[in-house]
Amino acid sequence: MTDTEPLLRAEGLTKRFGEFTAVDDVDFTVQPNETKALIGPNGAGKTTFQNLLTGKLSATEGTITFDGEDVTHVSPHERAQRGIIRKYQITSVYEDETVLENMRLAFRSRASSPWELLRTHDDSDIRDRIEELLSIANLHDEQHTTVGTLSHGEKQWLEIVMAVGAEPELLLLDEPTSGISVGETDDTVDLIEEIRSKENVAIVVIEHDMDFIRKVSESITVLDRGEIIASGTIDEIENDETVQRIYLGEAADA
Ligand SMILES: Nc1ncnc2c1ncn2[C@@H]1O[C@H](COP(=O)(O)OP(=O)(O)OP(=O)(O)O)[C@@H](O)[C@H]1O
Repeated sequence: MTDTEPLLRAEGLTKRFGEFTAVDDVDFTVQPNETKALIGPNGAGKTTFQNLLTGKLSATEGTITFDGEDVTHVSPHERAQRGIIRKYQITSVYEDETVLENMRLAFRSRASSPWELLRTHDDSDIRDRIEELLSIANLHDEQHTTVGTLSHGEKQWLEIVMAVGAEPELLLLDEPTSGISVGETDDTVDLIEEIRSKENVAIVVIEHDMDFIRKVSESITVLDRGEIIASGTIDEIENDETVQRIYLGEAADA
């Protein structure tokens, strides 16, 4: 990958479900270490687009290039191995296990061989790394707490650092503030800031909360009915007439 080449490039990315086009000819790039937000009304195609990036869904048309290589037909597992890691909107932690055990599981999921898997049990580097990640999520003191007893926000933070533990080059976050309190949202901003400053990672975040986006992302892409209708800084997006019409229209319909 050259200095000018983006980390991720989607070109003409399209997903059809039968006659219905959920993602329509989308061009989208992410630079290394950049944070981008993806917004749009319900049903705009945001989750489908992320599913195309992770490989959970295969593209009907178009290409995805990651780290200079065409990954359009690469399996989801292989894409994760290459560094495209996603944290889902709905938590997927093991509620009956401790925080520490969940972190260990996250590290194991990235292991590419039985030998590496074994190493995750007793490697002191990995233990140190887990401690470091739990500290930035303010969960260090909760290591031996059963995840089921954590607050919703704490579970979200655990999931975010579990995803970071899988060594993403591109971290996809699907509504990290979903269902959490205002105070917890501020802590989520702090966590993402920590990750941005300490980790070598690009982030694409799907979010509805514009205050949150303003704090974490320099660049926004707006999807509507599967198409990109605007992209730019938050000020550009908020002043964009088409975007205003779509969001005001949605509010008026509600
Ligand atoms: N497997 C599927 N089969 C048929 N249609 C689908 C499928 N998955 C998604 N869709 C449709 O594609 C459109 C885009 O859905 P998607 O979930 O990507 O939107 P979204 O922007 O993430 O919405 P939300 O903000 O509500 O999560 C919707 O109309 C949805 O009904």
